Amino acid sequence: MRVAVLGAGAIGAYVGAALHRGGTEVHLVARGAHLEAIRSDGVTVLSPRGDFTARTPATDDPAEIGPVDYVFLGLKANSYASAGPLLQPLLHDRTVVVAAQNGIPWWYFHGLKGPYEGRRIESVDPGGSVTQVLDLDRAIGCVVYCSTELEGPGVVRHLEGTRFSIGEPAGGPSQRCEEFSTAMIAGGLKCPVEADIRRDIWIKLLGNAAFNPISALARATMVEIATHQGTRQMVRLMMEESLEIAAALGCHPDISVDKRLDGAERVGEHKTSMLQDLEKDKPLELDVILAAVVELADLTGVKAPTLRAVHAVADLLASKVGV
Ligand SMILES: NC(=O)C1=CN([C@@H]2O[C@H](COP(=O)(O)OP(=O)(O)OC[C@H]3O[C@@H](n4cnc5c(N)ncnc54)[C@H](OP(=O)(O)O)[C@@H]3O)[C@@H](O)[C@H]2O)C=CC1
Ligand SMILES: CC(C)(CO)C(=O)C(=O)O
Repeated sequence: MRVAVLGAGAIGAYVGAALHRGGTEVHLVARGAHLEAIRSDGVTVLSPRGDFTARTPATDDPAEIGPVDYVFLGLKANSYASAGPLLQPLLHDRTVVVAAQNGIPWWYFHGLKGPYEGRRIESVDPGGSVTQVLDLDRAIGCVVYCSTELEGPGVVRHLEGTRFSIGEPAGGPSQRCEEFSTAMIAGGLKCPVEADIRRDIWIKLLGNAAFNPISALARATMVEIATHQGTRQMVRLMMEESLEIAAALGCHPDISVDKRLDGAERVGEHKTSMLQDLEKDKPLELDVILAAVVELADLTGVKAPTLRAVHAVADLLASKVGV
């Protein structure tokens, strides 16, 4: 089994290093000083579970790697539409794509029986530009429950969590999910194959859709948002609205808003990825994390006033960042 990590940043390099440690043949696609550091010293993972270094091959030219069985996509979701030239050399007929993105994926309605089957979500797949690059049949879903940061070139700081839940868009077991899961587990990660990966998508998204934009707007950490009376109430409303939208789409994640809020509070003085991107003047992943949720509210006729209000303000902010 050959794997390429396209976009070996904070999450991608962590996954690549873990797969390598577990004995999988893995190639990293990175760039700049980070690539040079990986080439000379490998990827170093600093983790409360134990530090380790993985000397994996790395390049900025996927043609040097050639076709692989799995592409783990570690790019930010905003760059999927332009990733065609990077992805093409890595594909054979049955290459599978596993994307680390938060939020609503481009394949959300693919294989989902019901009134919305096959529908495209404009916020995440504008004009079909993402599905053109990322073929729907290649996708298996992935929800990342861990947190990592690039501490410097070639160095990943693993903060918490090791779970990468995966699953087929159409549900049920599959050989390709089992094979990928086995390789991830061999590398020391958790990788359950879920019968309904959309439940995990919504469980994670309840937090991201609320905390990420508020954190960027208020420049606040998770614990600050969860313990400030006003923002805690906003998060609560946003989570309740998100659950209403999920239910209208036929998805019923088994989680209470209180449990999700308490979990987020325990993360502590952590800056969300959106606040980190804001501070580095990098484009915000607002479309997949919140615009898509608002679009799904439109689709299902859910009012979602708090999600809409926060989205309006965050969208204005996003239009000024990383441009
Ligand atoms: N980090 C985390 O804890 C979590 C992240 N995620 C999701 O994972 C995804 C990735 O996030 P994260 O790892 O934090 O982001 P990073 O920015 O750390 O990783 C993206 C990497 O892709 C690289 N890249 C972009 N374009 C190219 C290119 N053309 N050639 C080679 N490399 C390229 C970037 O390089 P450069 O820096 O030079 O642009 C960067 O190293 C996001 O969708 C995020 O939502 C989900 C859960 C947790
Ligand atoms: C869970 C949380 C909010 C923190 O890692 C996250 O997923 C993010 O920052 O995007």
